[in-house]
Amino acid sequence: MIELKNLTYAYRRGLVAIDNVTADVPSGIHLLLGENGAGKTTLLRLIAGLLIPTEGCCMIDGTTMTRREPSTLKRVFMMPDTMEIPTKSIREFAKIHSKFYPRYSQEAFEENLREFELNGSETFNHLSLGLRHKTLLAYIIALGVDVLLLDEPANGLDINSKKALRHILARCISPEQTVIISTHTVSDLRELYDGVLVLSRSKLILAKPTWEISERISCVATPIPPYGSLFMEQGAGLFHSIIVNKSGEPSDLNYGLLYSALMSDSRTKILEIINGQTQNIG
Ligand SMILES: Nc1ncnc2c1ncn2[C@@H]1O[C@H](COP(=O)(O)OP(=O)(O)OP(=O)(O)O)[C@@H](O)[C@H]1O
Repeated sequence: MIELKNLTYAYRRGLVAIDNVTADVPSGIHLLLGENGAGKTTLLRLIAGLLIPTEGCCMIDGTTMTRREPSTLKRVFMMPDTMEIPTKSIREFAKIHSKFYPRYSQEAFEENLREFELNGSETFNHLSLGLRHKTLLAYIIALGVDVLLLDEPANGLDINSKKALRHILARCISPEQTVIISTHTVSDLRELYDGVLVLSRSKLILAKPTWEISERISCVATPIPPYGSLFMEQGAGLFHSIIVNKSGEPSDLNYGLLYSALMSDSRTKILEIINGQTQNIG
């Protein structure tokens, strides 16, 4: 469990990148959304203990990350959007680096490489951006850390590799692990998300399990605008709308539509419904 308490970070005076964020992030795979510059990477770096909060704190299972204790740091790994390794190949890197991670699985690493159609002995620096990215993902996901933070993991991956990444995450991530995936391409891993975090202009505006959101709102695509639509977009001859979910059953979430709605004038109304503050609208 990640606990964020009044977490604030300013790169310099006047530029608050994370503003008073308080939330509990339980185990599971969470989608982190936000506009460019919203503070997503900064938040991940604070959780990883790579930045020291200006105010507030981030705790992992009750231990603050600010102290940067080795016992806590080895339970967390953040994969940034680009990363260098000091060895020739990922296999050589894994031999040295994995020693610090008690739950690292060589078997999972081998299986991940197979799934990405890599052998791991390639000269890392000679690989294309997408191949380098896949090589790192194959290794990092096998680390078995309690908290795994992925910044745009599908960046540069071709269509089949995105499918492979989905399989790898579904196979490797255990229910006890917490994974936060920051991405602008919401559809790639949509079946995997247990929770959604949305940052906007350095503030956390939403942090909820997907089942709770989908019990309160429904995302529908219809040939004519539905009655009581809270937010609507047109595309491919259909009206894509968010309506109140009155069925009591969880619905399929369209994360792209939800994000657009939260960035629009409908934000307050939709957040009130998701947070259970408004009844019987529409
Ligand atoms: N090293 C830095 N020094 C100064 N300001 C920074 C630094 N890194 C980020 N910022 C600023 O902090 C804010 C949040 O940046 P951050 O990279 O966390 O956003 P983001 O949501 O990850 O954006 P993107 O989606 O574009 O990757 C932005 O205004 C950015 O310009």
